[in-house]
Parts: sequence; structure tokens; C-alpha cells
Amino acid sequence: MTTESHPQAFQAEVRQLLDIVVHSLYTDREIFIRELVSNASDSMEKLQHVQATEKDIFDPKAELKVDITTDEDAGTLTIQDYGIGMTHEELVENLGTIAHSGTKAFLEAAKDQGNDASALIGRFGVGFYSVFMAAESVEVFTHSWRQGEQNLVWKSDGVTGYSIEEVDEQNRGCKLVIKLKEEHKEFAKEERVKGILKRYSNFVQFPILVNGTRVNEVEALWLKNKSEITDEQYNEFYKFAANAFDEPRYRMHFSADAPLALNALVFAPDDNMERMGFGQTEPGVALYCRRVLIDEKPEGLLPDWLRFLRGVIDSADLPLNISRESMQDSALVKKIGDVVTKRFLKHLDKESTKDAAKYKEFYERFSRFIKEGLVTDYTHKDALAKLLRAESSMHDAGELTSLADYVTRMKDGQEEIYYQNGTSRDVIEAGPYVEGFKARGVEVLYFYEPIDEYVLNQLTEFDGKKLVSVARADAKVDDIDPTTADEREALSDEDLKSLSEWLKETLGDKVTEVRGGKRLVNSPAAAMSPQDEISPQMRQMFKAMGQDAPEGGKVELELNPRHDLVKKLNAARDAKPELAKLLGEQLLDQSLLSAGLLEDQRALVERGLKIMEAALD
Ligand SMILES: Nc1ncnc2c1ncn2[C@@H]1O[C@H](COP(=O)(O)OP(=O)(O)OP(=O)(O)O)[C@@H](O)[C@H]1O
Repeated sequence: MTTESHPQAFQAEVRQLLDIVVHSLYTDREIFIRELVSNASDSMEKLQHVQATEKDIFDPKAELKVDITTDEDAGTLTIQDYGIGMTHEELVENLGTIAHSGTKAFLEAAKDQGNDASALIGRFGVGFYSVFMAAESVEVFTHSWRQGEQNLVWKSDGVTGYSIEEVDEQNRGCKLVIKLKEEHKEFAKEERVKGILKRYSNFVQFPILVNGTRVNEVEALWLKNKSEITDEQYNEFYKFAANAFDEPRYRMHFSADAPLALNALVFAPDDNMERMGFGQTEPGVALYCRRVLIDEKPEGLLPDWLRFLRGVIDSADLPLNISRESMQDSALVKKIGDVVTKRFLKHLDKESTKDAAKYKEFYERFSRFIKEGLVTDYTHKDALAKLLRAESSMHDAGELTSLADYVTRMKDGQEEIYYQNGTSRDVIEAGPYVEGFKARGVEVLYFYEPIDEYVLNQLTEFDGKKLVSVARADAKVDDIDPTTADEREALSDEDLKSLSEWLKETLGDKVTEVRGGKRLVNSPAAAMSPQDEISPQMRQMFKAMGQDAPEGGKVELELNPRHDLVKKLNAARDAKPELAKLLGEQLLDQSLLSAGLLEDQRALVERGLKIMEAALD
């Protein structure tokens, strides 16, 4: 084998690549250190494989580590590894031509793009050559793991070509001596280099030392076997990764080989910082490729509503050099995010049945995110719906139930899932809507947040069963018989019909319809949302958000034909027409009031006084 001391020209493609690297890649210049440390680590990993089969290895006792030294005065940065090193032939092949597919693909794409290569480069690896973003010249001293090979140095200024010479004895592996350009001397500063390594290379499996001090202390826990990790280790890792002081509420650790090579370790924190008033939480699951950081806060990785999660996703399938900008529209990144999201939702569902009390605590803090997911993320709708919880007419206050459990308790003949949205349990139970369901032994779920109405409207159904508000006129509960018979005599159909017509006339277009119904027990009347109309609660929500609500929002008035007040009102139509009119209007306003829908209460109060006066006459 010959050893040239005269310069060799770079392959044309390498020159082209170097030109782009030096002239178009300005952002994230610091990543060249990440690239070189990754190469060092890869090379030592390869050595471990070689050690498994080969006995005769050069410099067999050399410890596997990355030694980095900085020299500010000389403006140099030196990176030494003890990996497989390179022979003369390998130096030519690896550092003088472009053999690896990623860079080739880049150059081909760059050709198609004409001059605008900078937009593309983030998607492909430039690996070793990225050093020339900061270097004036580079020397690679090396000895291969093979016995009997030469001690060599490869030198280049990264412009036209390189030379390879034989040198004095070297350690096994590669030592890169990087002479920095004047304007990039910052990379010869110890603190700057340590900062870069902490950011990108903290989890590299081999020790990294800067001027003799180790900088990477934390193990890449996500790549270890679950059975080898203690709870304390997990919690410590969470605190480190999330920069947190609390103990995580949930954690999920999983690995997959197909369809994607994936390792994920994610945590739900103790509390929801948004609920505590800290403003919008930033996404906190970092993306790694084989222990090396790609992006700390990747935006397109997980859906926005999972922004409370903390931890790490690592995929060996990702190209290391992918840039932040191109990440967001990478199909691979989306796929990774989707796999993790699905897994996490499944994990939560499992945990919720395993320990309901623990899940309740989580839900009380994080339900906002689940609801946000339900209204923004159609893909995961079904899995999210399983995680919803609510109080119920069948359970004590404070107890939560799931939609799935509700379905198991549905009565024979019941086709729909019933719910009511109100400010509190007391308000809901004091209102007229639930009583008819209770009398039939039909369960009603109670939701208390304004957003719930919207969430349930979006969800429309669960397990093939429609979600219906008990305030809807079309709720199909009338077909189910009450469990106890109501002995009170009802108004005749004829009287009920004429009373209803009279009331409709009296109330005018404040109501769409007045009619009798079977649903009420203790209340004389109730304001119902007509079929196919946006509910009054929804209108209120639009208003609260400062938006114009769609047309509609009128109610249907349902009368209880067994209630004394209704019977007496019917009689009063002829006997005391003036008072009957007042009572009819009052009945509507009170129904609106108990539905939380009366906007202006002045008329109600004034009318109340007149009715009181009449009562004393
Ligand atoms: N420290 C090293 N020790 C041994 N071989 C190395 C070292 N650094 C680079 N090489 C060799 O040079 C080749 C080219 O390196 P380069 O960083 O350009 O690309 P890569 O590591 O193959 O891919 P990428 O960096 O795009 O993921 C490597 O595949 C490897 O064979």
C-alpha cells in the first residue's frame, strides 16, 4: 500500500457537498460537534461487535471513551476515540468519496432543486463534512483495529482535496485535530463545548471527557430493559429530563422494532401547570436518534393536547441530521408521534381500570387535555372518549364513572347515553330535567364545565350509542315506563291540548312549541331544546367566547299534566284570565331560570310581585 504525501483531489460530489456545507449551512453550526461525537460513538460500538468475533485486535486494552481537549490559544479542538479507526483504503473511501446513501440522495435532490440546496440540506446527513462549517483545516490521526496496519494522518482544508501520510505511533481509533476558523474560535472554549455536549450528547453510551472531566453522566434509560430499572431510577430520570422536582404521576416505557424502531419513555407530571396558572405548557418530549438529540421540543411530533407529557422518544430510523424545520412535515416523525400517542392512550386506559382512585386524581388535574384532544384530534377520538369521566345520578357526589361503565348499566330498551351539563350537581338535581330519568331508573351523567357541552356535541356517540342531553326534547326516554306508578290524576288529553295552544299563543315566539309530556315528576314545566337545534347551553358557550352563536336557541315548553299548578292554571284561564296570563309567562321564565338560560331576570321579578299581590287580593 502506498502512502501519498501529495494532495489528492476530492471526488466531484464531495467538492459540491463541501461547497454547500461551507456556504449555505449557517444555522445550528454547533451540530458539527454532535456529528463528530456520534461518529466516535458509532466507531466504538462497531469495535464492540468486532471484539465479539475477532481475537487479534490492535491496542486491545484501550478504554472505550471520547476524549475531547480544547486549546483556546491555539484555536483547536481535538476529539479522540478508541474505536475501529481506519486503514488507508478506508480513509480514501470514507473521507474522500461519498459512499453513504444519505448524502448521495441529498446531492441528487439538490441537483433537482437547482441552487436552492440550503432548503434541503437539513433533511440529509452531512456527517463528518459538517466539521468544515467551523474548521480551517482538519487532521485525522488514526490506527485501525487491525494489527499490522499503518499509523496515518488524513489532512484537509475542506476545499479542494486531502492528503494522507504515515506518522508516528497512534492509539487505536481516530483523533481529529480541528483548527478552527478565526470567526469560530468559540468552539475551542471549554464551557461552550461542554454546553453543546450536554445538550446533544448527554446520553451517549461511552464516557465523554472534556479536558479530563466527564460531561455525560446520565444513562439513556429508555434503551434499557424495564426489568433492570428501579422506580427511583425512573423518577430520577424524569426529574432530569423534565427539569422537574415532583414525582411523575404516570410513566410509560416501551420499545418496538416494527413497523418502526422505537424506544419511548414518557411521563405525566404530578400536576398540570396550565391549571396552576403558568400559561400554555410547551411540549416536553425530546426526539433522539440512537441516544443523540435531534430536537428538544419538537413541534410536529406529538399532538398539541399531549403537551403536558415529558420524556424521550428515540428512533434509530430517523436520519440524525434532520433539521428542525424539516421535522415538522416529516411523515416519519408524524408516524412516530402517532404510535406513541396510541400507546399512551391505551396505557392510560389500562391504568385507569387498574387503579381508579389514582386515575381520578390524574383526571381532576389533566382532564382539560383529554377534552382538548376530543375536540381537536379526530384520529384519536375513540381512545380519548374511553378516558372521559363524569359524576352520575346513580353514584354519590365525588365518584366518577366512565362511558364504558355507563353502557354496562344501561336499562333494557335504553338506546342512548344521557347526560346533563350544569354548573354543579346541586343545580342539575334541583332542575326539572333529571327527575323523569330517575323515576325510570335511567342513569344520567353530570358534566360541570362549560367546554363539556361542546366536547359531547363533537363526540356525538360512544360505543355506537348516541350521547343525548336530558334537556333535549327528542331524548327517547318516554318509551321506558317509570319504575313507580304516578297515582296523581292527569289533565285530560283534550284539556292539555287546549291549555298548550293557549299558552303558545300567550308566549308567542318565545317558544317553538308548548306540549304535554311524560318526563316531568315534581316540576310543573321544563324548557327543552328542540330537535336539530343548537342547544341553549351551546349558544351560551359561544357567547362566553365572544363569538356570534348560530341562529336558533329557542326552547320547547314541556308541561307536566299531573302537576297541580298545571291543572289549576288550566282552570284559571276562564276564571282569572289576567292572572293566568301572568302565571303562564312566569312558568316559562322559571323554566328558563332553572335551565340556566334566563338572561334578564327583571321581568321575572316584576311579574313575581304582581302575582304575590294577586294572591293576597
Ligand atoms: N471516528 C471515526 N472512526 C471510524 N470511522 C469513522 C469515524 N468518523 C467517520 N468514519 C467513517 O467515515 C464514514 C463517513 O462518515 P460521515 O459522518 O460522513 O457519515 P456517516 O457517519 O456514515 O453517516 P451520517 O453521519 O450521515 O449518519 C463513516 O461511515 C465511517 O465509516
